[in-house]
Amino acid sequence: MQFHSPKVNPFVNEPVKSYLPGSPERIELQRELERMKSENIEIPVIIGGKEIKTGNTAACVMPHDHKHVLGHYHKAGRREAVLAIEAALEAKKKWERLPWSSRVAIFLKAAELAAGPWRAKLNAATMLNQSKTFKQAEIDAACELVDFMRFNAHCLSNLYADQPISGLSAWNKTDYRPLEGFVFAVAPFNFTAIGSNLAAAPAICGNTVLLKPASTAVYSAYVVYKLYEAAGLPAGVINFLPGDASEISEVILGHESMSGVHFTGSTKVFQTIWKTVGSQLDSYRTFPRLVGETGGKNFVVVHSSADPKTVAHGLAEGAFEYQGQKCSAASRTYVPKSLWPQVQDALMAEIDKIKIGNVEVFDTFMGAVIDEKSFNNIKGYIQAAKNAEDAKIIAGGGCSGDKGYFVEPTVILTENPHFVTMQEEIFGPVLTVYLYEDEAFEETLKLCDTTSKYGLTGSIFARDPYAIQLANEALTHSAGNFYINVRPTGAVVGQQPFGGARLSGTNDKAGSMLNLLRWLSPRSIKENLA
Ligand SMILES: NC(=O)c1ccc[n+]([C@@H]2O[C@H](COP(=O)([O-])OP(=O)(O)OC[C@H]3O[C@@H](n4cnc5c(N)ncnc54)[C@H](O)[C@@H]3O)[C@@H](O)[C@H]2O)c1
Ligand SMILES: N[C@@H](CCC=O)C(=O)O
Repeated sequence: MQFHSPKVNPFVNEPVKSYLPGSPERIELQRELERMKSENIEIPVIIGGKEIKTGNTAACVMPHDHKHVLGHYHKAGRREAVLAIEAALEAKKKWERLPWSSRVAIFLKAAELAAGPWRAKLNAATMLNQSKTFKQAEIDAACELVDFMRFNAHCLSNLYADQPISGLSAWNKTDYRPLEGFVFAVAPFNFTAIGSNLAAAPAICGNTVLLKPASTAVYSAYVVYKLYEAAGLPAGVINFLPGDASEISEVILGHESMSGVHFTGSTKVFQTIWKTVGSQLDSYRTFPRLVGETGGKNFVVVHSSADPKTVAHGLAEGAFEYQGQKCSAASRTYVPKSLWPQVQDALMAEIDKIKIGNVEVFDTFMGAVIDEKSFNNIKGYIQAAKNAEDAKIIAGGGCSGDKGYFVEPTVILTENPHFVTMQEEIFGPVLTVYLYEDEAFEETLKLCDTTSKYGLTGSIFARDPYAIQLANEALTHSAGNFYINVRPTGAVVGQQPFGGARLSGTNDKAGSMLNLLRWLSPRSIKENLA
């Protein structure tokens, strides 16, 4: 039972390091990049703390140099999924009874390691395996990963301290039980920190977890798993199951003790999981908690009072950082006709400065997209714009997949507000611009609200406070994270709790008290004192 509350330190975000030439962090990171590239490691499945080599392997590669193999991972299949369920249920018996402060201590220790001696390893793995620049890796694999762990500890401490009122003749308590069963965590490729938190958030609450990393990010997910081990996480609390998603999930979702799914990824996959769970609802011991943060078609609405240079900068960063592979990436924008010439000039100047290529070179701004499938998908959208009569490419459009999966920062201008690239998630560096008559601002807000089925992030750029107010109201349900005069990416843990509704997910705000509540099942206890 978890009633009493030792205080966790007030939360402070992990500072982002600068990596200036000659700085100790830069030297250490470069050394780690060289070391990792020179190896070819073998990554096992890990169940109940034991390494399993299934012999069915796949390669971990670098997207910006896809012939370079960083390692091979063993794939879990049905048998390993069954073993992992058994291990998680066994580990749960002791883990859930551990005083919460002891559980929290392990994750606070992991945060200390990640902020210190493991920082270069986490960043280098993320740069190489997911093609992030040092800057994008640092805000993800170092800072956000650390922030998630420390903020969860902070929120959990406040949560446990929240107890009901008691009368003179009765003492009332809330026992914050973990869920009965195990949790299935399914991670996307694009954020090392998200993959970490998908497992860590349920685990810190006393649950045990089966973690399925994305196949294109197994290498860095494995480094995170080793971090937990180094921090002293007991065997079986998090079980590491890279492998074929549908094979593994069929076994896991079909088990009676499956008590929750913690998912981040595409809307389509989450819908499949939800339908599978729904279709076998009678077989579970409890209603499984389904938490899924999914896709987006994030907007930037510009008002005629906006500052064109601020808009252009926001668009360039929002659309092209990490090759547009953030779920929050700006991918459609509505610009008033009067302001477009200035915005366009400033945007083209921003794009001209963008350096694409090897992320190990420190002034590179964009690396490669994650894999061939994604590369071809993005190319398909660019081709659609090239073929269309109501759209044209005004910047970029080039793709080259020989060495790495490189796509130029691409801007499409369309006369059709429902053109396919204004509506569908592309998950690549492609921004579509629609121009509107200045006086049609309110209609444009309506158009923006109704154009996409998603509701993840969005920005309004304006200097007129009434325009901001109009947008704020008209776009209330269009985005779970709404930004004013700044790009719609880059939410910081503890500052802008992240997540969206509509088809962007269940909006349980990753890295927040709201998310932790989903992994707890409170028990109310009344003790008679009379
Ligand atoms: N809203 C958010 O917070 C957020 C954050 C990051 C990424 N995303 C979204 O994630 C997507 C990109 O990531 P991705 O390409 O890794 O997504 P994805 O949906 O292709 O894969 C996500 C995970 O689901 C697994 N998976 C695939 N099929 C499955 C099945 N049938 N059953 C169970 N698991 C299955 C994959 O192996 C992977 O581990 C984008 O749509 C992006 O918007 C959303
Ligand atoms: N939290 C990140 C996006 C995570 C999704 O990929 C941001 O706000 O940019």
